[in-house]
Amino acid sequence: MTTLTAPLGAPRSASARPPALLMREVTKTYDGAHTVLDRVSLEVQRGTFLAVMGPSGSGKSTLLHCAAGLDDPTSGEVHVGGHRISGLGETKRTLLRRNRIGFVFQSYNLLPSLTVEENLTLPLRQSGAAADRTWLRHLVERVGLADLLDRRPAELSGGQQQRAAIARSLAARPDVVFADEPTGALDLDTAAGVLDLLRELVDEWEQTVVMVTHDPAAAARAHAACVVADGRIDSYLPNPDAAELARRLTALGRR
Ligand SMILES: Nc1ncnc2c1ncn2[C@@H]1O[C@H](COP(=O)(O)OP(=O)(O)OP(=O)(O)O)[C@@H](O)[C@H]1O
Repeated sequence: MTTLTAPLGAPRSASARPPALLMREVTKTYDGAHTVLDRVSLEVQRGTFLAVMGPSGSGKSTLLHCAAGLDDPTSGEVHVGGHRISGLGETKRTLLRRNRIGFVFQSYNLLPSLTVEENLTLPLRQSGAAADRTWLRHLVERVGLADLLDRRPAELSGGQQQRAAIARSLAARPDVVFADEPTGALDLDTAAGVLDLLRELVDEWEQTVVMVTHDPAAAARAHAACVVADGRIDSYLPNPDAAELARRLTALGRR
């Protein structure tokens, strides 16, 4: 099993708690024959920033969808914060997803008619959870949006919109945030700022982020990277280096 332990410097007091994400022998097959994920096992401890890389078509999105309860594996188990999210049926899976998982997408996915503040609290309202005002205030200050809460997404830059999406993903204090190419639509400097923010939120607040990316430089901001190839975890690199990741991806592309 690929195991991520708490990063250097992270408090070990969390070790008694279940991992943020546990995938056990997860297989996803389409049409009964096409195996897209092949017995993937992965354990991500709280307070970890994990990057998922791999060639196009290797199974990264499928892994993310199964891990995040957007799709159900054909076999195997997925647990989020100690709660099984696989094999539950759509209604229970949706509830767990709402309460325990945050999402950040390349295209931000903010609702254009709502203000930043309304966007941030929308998932809480949808799940019926009470808003923790103190936490939300810390969050908007930390992501640099405290003065922009009344604006609509179209009145923000791309980087500000992604910061709003990151704050939204953390509003309910999820067990894990899944980020799908979160910097794909941003210029280099803005992307670096968003990656720094994600890393800092993980390090300072013991959040957990699993990020799919094609960019080795983005993956190098994570505590660890796993490289997916042909539906399996080909390699796992703690403290990943962008040049080494790029070499591995090139080599996989040549196979
Ligand atoms: N709903 C589906 N039905 C059938 N095959 C699918 C389905 N979704 C994905 N696949 C196949 O699964 C394989 C892996 O796809 P996936 O999207 O997980 O790869 P990826 O690594 O995320 O690729 P990319 O980097 O290009 O986004 C591909 O061969 C794809 O065609």
